[in-house]
Amino acid sequence: MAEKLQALKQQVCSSIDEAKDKLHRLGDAIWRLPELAYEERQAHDTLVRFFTQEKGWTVEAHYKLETAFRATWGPVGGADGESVVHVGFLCEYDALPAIGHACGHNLIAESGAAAAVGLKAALESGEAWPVPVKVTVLGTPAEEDGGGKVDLLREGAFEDLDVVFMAHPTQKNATYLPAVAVHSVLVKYRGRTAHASAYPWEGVNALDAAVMAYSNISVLRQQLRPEWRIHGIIKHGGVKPNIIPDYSELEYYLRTSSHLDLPNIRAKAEACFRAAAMATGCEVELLFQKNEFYEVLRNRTLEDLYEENGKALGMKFTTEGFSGSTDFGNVSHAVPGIHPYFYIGSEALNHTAEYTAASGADEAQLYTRRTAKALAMTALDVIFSPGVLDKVKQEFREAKRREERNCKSRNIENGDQHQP
Ligand SMILES: NCCC[C@H](NC(=O)CCN)C(=O)O
Repeated sequence: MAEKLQALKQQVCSSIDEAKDKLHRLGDAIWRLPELAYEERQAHDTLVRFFTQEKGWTVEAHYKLETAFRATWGPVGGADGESVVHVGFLCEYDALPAIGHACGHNLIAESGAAAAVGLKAALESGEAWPVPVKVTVLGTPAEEDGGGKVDLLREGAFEDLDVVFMAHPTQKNATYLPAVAVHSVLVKYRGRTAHASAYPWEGVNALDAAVMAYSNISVLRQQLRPEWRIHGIIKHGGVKPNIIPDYSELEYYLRTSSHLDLPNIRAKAEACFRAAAMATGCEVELLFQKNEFYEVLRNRTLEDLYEENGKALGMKFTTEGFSGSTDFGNVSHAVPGIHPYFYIGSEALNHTAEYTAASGADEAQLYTRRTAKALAMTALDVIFSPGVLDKVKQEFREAKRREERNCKSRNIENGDQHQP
């Protein structure tokens, strides 16, 4: 079995390399037409067309969301009565405002598609294999803003998957980087205009409320846990210096190491926003994002297998770094999975114009294909190595039990504490 598995892994690699031109065209087409969260219509169409042109995939366009899709192959192989092993690969493809694919989501889509195509080709190349296998590619939009994976989870899109894989471009290879929980909020203040010089006392100043809110949050930071973050911008602060602003708007991200702490940081931030309204006489409206993102729930069994496969392909791994947040975190609390990071041939930093250039550069292709190979090889380990899937699922169950215990202890703690 070990020799067979090794031969299949080699087949994955050669299949992905043979498909390199069409995979490059796929990622490049997405990179050239950057689209924002929930508006990734061209990227959706490009990926749907790609899998439609590949033989054997059942493709569902506009899958539960306008710009989501699902492509499935199988169940194939195995013996009657055997339970199906269902592997999922996720594609992100949303860009950032003004700077395009500065987080390399075009390469997430390319690597997810490549891993699925490579795994299917390898499975089709060998003789029958022990268990029936199903491969699903899910196009999951709006990671940067809104959280398409959370919407898809709510709609049951992940229900019968056994494991999920995706990978994210960054400056180094890492099997895991701390991804924290996040919830974003839009804050709107409404006051009353007046001539700012002739009779300022008649105005109710919405910009004052925004500035006070910003200052309240800034001092709150001293009393937050070191791994928590609150950061934001003033999106609107007025139109002319001699018109007291009657409207201001801020957007904030609230981040905690566990999603179980989001209610706590939300309450503290809300007190800051409401205090500014009270002090200025403004009305305040708080619009929390529909979806909160969870921290990533690790699966070290999958991480270790991925690292072993990556090293076999020449990857060097780091454990240093920090990744912000991702809606993959919510997925990882529902299905065992990994969200590794991969080097693309550039030291540029994500969310910069330099990274936009790097994610569209030819040099990124070799690293993207290498990552896809490691993902598909890890999927083969899950399918072919006896006991691996059971170990993955056992680790997942234990992590969920720990989380339930944490949730209970926090509820007890919060029940005793005075909330601001
Ligand atoms: N409101 C969600 C923001 C998610 C965003 N994610 C990343 O940057 C990860 C890379 N795409 C964040 O600010 O963490």
